[in-house]
Amino acid sequence: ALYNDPSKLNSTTYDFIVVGAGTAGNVIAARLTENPSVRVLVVEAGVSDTGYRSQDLQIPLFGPRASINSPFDWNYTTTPQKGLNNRVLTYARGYVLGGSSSTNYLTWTRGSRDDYDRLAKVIGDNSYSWNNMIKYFKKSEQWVHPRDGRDDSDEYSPDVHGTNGPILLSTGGVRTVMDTRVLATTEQLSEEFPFNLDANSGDILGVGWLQSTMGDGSRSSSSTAYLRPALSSRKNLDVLIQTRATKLIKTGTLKGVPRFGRLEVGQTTSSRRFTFTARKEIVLSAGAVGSPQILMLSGIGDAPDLSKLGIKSTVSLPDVGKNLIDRPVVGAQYIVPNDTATIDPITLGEDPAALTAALAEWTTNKTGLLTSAGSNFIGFFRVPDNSTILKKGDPTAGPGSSHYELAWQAAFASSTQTPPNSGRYISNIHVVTTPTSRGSITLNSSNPFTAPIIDPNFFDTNYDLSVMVYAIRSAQRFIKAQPWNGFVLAPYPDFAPVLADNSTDADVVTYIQKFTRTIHHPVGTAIASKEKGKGVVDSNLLVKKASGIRIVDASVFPISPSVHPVAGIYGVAELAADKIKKAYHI
Ligand SMILES: Cc1cc2nc3c(=O)[nH]c(=O)nc-3n(C[C@H](O)[C@H](O)[C@H](O)COP(=O)(O)OP(=O)(O)OC[C@H]3O[C@@H](n4cnc5c(N)ncnc54)[C@H](O)[C@@H]3O)c2cc1C
Repeated sequence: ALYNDPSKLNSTTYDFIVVGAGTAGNVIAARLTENPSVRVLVVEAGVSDTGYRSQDLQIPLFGPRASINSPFDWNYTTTPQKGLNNRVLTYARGYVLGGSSSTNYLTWTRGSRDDYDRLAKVIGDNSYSWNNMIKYFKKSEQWVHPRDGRDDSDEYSPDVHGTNGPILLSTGGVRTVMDTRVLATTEQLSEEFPFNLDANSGDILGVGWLQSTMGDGSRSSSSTAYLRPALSSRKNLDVLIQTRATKLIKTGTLKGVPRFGRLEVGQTTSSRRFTFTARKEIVLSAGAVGSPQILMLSGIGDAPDLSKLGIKSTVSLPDVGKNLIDRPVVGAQYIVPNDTATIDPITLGEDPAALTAALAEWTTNKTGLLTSAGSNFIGFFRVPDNSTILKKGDPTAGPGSSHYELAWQAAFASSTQTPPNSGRYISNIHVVTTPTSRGSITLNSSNPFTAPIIDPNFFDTNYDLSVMVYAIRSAQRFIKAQPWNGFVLAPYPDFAPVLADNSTDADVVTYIQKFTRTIHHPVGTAIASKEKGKGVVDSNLLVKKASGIRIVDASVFPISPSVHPVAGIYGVAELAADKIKKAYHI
């Protein structure tokens, strides 16, 4: 059952306690409770995904309303970013059932064959290789057709997709004015921008139709797909919301290492604390910010750092919170004719009647503009092999992985620029997909209700900045191609100095530093490593030098597949659920 008060639960002992009802946590909870004799408690800091403002979570186009500055977000900020003129960035993380899968922008990209084969090598376990992961990717998803009923047979490749997994997946709910132009550009400039029928085939390079986590016109999250169906049909699952895990409690020693068999929780800084016991394991799925924070609050981390905050070290694992990998993104906007059917009238708030009509259509039929995830095309690319950018080496997993991403949107899309009041626009985003900068999550205080210090350390390396410059130049070649003639009228004024024929790399860098933000992909803060003395978890995702704690979420990825992360996190969570079932014969 679902609870919002820790004193109301009928039991204080479970087989497994999952911390965080987010993307990965809900996979673990749902898979383990398939066995009716296994009792699972999930503890989630955030709120329910039904009720107040829940349409913001359900409507695909409202992704941005669900995240930054919303009641469904932790509303974190970063440290001043020295690579970005010391700007402080908002740092969205889901604070709701489903975690960030309830608030993200729905893009579904698994990664390349090379990405997973390298992951398997670094972790030292072949189960992370592409050939093994493909069954978990398929297990997690179910292809459904776009909401507008069009024939999608030339938009994806059915044989690489699942047909009966929980997460619903489709291409965009409506066509946009950009679609034929994007497709024509892939034909005319096929060398640099080849068409790729399905980037989820393991071959990610080129431009293809964007696949999004939605079905029946609504977002599919780990809550709607995994948790809620389990909650409504199983008696062996309890979910406690609006309650924060404050620390793991050491309950003894097993095989010479400390065992953590109890979890402490609380609802506010000063509220009463409660504890729950896990007979088998505590699974930390609190995400790339939450999981290292809980470990450090429990004395698991870099001992000298923890002692500065008065936290006694229980397990020395200096890599906790280190190795934060996140991706920088910067957009560019272009002015298009005023009679173009972009979604600006809705997203810029210029035409309240258009929004009212779209909402009415969505409410009645779950169709229309609101079933768009914003974009219909995405592309992954490499800088040329002979580029000076790669002179110190290539950080990608291999020739099938990407250095950068471009995606296109039929609207003014930017959270770092002042939006115009009117007009029609298209946007292009540029992302460094294999960044080499590394940041960190550190504790600000021993108070679990104080936000940790988040430093993604964007553009710490010249490589990252050079790839972003290259990505912007590449996108300019795309938009200057013939299919855009007469449609793209001018760059949005902010971007004009970059698009000018005589612009220099310094102009591009100025633009990047002014407008880059995070694309919200943090991973790597509790990495899996096969090496002794390195990393935080082993290949089975069990915390090293301790007993009773496993971590299953974005934080265990030692490197990030060179795409958007959520499909990979679901895949690894499905794999981890099988590993747990096997370990306990359940
Ligand atoms: C705005 C935004 C847009 C994004 N867009 C995309 C996209 O389009 N495609 C894509 O692939 N990826 C996207 N991402 C990234 C992707 O959604 C995340 O990488 C992924 O969902 C993380 O999964 P997770 O299980 O690691 O963590 P989460 O899903 O974030 O789950 C962690 C959960 O733990 C809870 N928690 C944290 N601390 C505690 C605590 N102390 N006690 C109890 N509970 C706790 C949190 O509230 C949360 O529910 C986006 C992310 C955001 C925020």
